[in-house]
Amino acid sequence: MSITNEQLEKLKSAVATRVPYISGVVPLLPQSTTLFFGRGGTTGPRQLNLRNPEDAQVQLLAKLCEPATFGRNQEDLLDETYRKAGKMDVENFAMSIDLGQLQIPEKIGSELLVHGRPFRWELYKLNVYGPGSFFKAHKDTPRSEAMFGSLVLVLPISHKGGELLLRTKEEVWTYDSGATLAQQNEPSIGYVAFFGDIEHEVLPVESGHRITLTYNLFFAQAPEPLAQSVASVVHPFETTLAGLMKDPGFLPDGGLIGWGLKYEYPVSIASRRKGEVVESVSKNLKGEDELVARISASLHLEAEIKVYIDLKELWRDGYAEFDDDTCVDGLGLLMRHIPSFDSIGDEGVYHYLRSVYGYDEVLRANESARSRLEANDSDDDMDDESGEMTVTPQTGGRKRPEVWWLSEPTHVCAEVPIVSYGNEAQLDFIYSRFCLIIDIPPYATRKNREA
Ligand SMILES: O=C(O)CCC(=O)C(=O)O
Ligand SMILES: [Fe+2]
Repeated sequence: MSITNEQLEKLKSAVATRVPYISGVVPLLPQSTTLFFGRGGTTGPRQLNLRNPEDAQVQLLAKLCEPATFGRNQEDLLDETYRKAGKMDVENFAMSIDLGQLQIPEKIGSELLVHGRPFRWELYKLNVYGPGSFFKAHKDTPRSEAMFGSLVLVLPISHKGGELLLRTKEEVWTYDSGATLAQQNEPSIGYVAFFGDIEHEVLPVESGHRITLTYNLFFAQAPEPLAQSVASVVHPFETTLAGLMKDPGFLPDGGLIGWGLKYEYPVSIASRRKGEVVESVSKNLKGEDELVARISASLHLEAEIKVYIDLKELWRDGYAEFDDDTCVDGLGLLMRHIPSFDSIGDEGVYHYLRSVYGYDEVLRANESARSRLEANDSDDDMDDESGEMTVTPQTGGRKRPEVWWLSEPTHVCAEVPIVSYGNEAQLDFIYSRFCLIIDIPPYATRKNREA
């Protein structure tokens, strides 16, 4: 074995989990006390004094809102069993609010993102969730490849219920704006910023009005390698990985470390349909994904974003025919393109992908799983014998590469989903899953590099 369980565990635990959101509360500044609103046909702008909100004005604002729709593919749907809330577009309201002065961008940059990654925000909508309003589970519709999340400001109008739940397979987080605002001694604004590919929902408001301003968040430019000079403290993952690289007992002949990206990333549907290599993902990584990538770069390791194709999943989706023996858990392919399986014949997934995307493009990962198949090997292994198959630039000349996964790789969906629920109707971008493959050079090379 070229990597011990202990080494792998040490690396895994050094990544440490981060949460996909931040929340807090800031006092309402004197210049932000008034929300102006109005909509075609109404007489002049109305005002809501946020320091001393009058119920009649809150009711009027609620009345002037349009019913909030949500997106299902390109359709804007009004379905009050899915989303019941009022919305006002940006041209119909105004409020002087300086996020910078409230230090909200600073918090997003340092607590949600990794080390002050530059980003920008765009005001998107005002929403009024009155009694009985809610928004069922959805992901925020990506409006570009650089969009990473949403920021919701909750204005100081009292309400109960309307908690925002954020949910992954492992965990649920609750942000209760009503309770938070009720605890403040002065009128305050609650905020929550989260990664938009994390499923979330707004529970029904029990009483009062939950009035929100929603912003879309976008990365502004590509990140720099995470240099020590930028980070105030060296991250444990960097210390651990750097330490292992100096250890002759760690992957002595080199190897591939895999990180199944924790988050999903927007991909343009056009490029997905064309089966293009997705270039944008590496520039827009979030949370732990960004951390692992930036630390690898700072240690001068080559790390590539790839798509993982889990053969068992593909078989389940009906794209491949397998007999029971071939369908081994954990056997997968890695490639840079998001493949299309539309014209797959009966030649087998691996051969099909190589013929369409190129010989060197498709890498068979997790060969240890495969070795269990040795007895049943098909004609694939003829290629192995000649060495032509697995000796590609991507494997650094290694045969039968094995990927040591720090986190489970997630299968890329074989097809563009027919139905996707979001908070906006559009279908230019969809979320996709990827992994990061870090190439660890052999010990001799690592040692020479250091010298
Ligand atoms: O109001 C919130 O907390 C979240 C709203 C939301 O998910 C959306 O508008 O997409
Ligand atoms: Fe949302």
